[in-house]
Amino acid sequence: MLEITDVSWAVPAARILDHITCTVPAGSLVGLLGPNGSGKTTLIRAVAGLVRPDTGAMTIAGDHIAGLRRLALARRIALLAQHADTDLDLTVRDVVLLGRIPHRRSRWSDTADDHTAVAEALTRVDLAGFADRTWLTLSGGERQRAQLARAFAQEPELLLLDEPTNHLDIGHQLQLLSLVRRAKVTTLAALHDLNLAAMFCDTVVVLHHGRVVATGPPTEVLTSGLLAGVYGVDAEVRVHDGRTVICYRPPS
Ligand SMILES: Nc1ncnc2c1ncn2[C@@H]1O[C@H](COP(=O)(O)OP(=O)(O)OP(=O)(O)O)[C@@H](O)[C@H]1O
Repeated sequence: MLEITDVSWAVPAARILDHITCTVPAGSLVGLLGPNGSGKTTLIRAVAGLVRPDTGAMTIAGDHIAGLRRLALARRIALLAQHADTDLDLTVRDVVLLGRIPHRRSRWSDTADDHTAVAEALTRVDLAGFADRTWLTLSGGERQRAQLARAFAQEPELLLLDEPTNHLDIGHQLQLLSLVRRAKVTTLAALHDLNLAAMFCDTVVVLHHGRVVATGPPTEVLTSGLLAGVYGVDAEVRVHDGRTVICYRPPS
């Protein structure tokens, strides 16, 4: 379980995270929502230990993230960043193997277990035949799925996904989020597509100007009033087969 309690972070010009409190229960998928610039990436980077909050606490299974060493963090938390990419001439296998580094006894040699974990992770994301492909020859969507395989190969306790459906066609968006859901790893995912969030997330946390403005199950949180107030959009929200479906209206 991830617990974020009263976390704030400011730069000289602005407060970016403003007293954030929320929880990601063990095994659940929590969607982090909010318009551009609302603080989603910053919060995810703070949980990953890349931004140090000015105040507040973040714990994973009761352990303070700020007190964990980098290797311990890497063993427990996997981050799929928004612009995870490389210009290096690596193979897909090399990239996915990076996820195994925190678990190795020797930093320099891969084991048979590492290669099994890589093969399994690539199969899970539908890239079984891609291990020997050069990274630079992959499409944007294939890179995104390979990065998810790297995160799965890391066997984390907590998965942090920053807009994981970027570059993916609708089939692969649905496939990726259903994979994440079925993995039952505790996951915090920043998402822009509210219909996908409603379809896959157990709960959602909505940020606006660095503050949590709503939290709860998508059916309760994603109302037309919230969409108007937070995103400034006009939308009809229906419940179909027990799930929230949002139909946007064009701006007048
Ligand atoms: N190091 C920094 N210095 C100054 N401003 C920053 C810094 N980091 C983030 N910000 C600002 O904080 C705000 C929140 O940024 P963040 O990337 O967390 O938003 P976001 O919700 O992920 O947005 P998007 O949906 O566009 O990816 C933005 O206005 C951004 O410009």
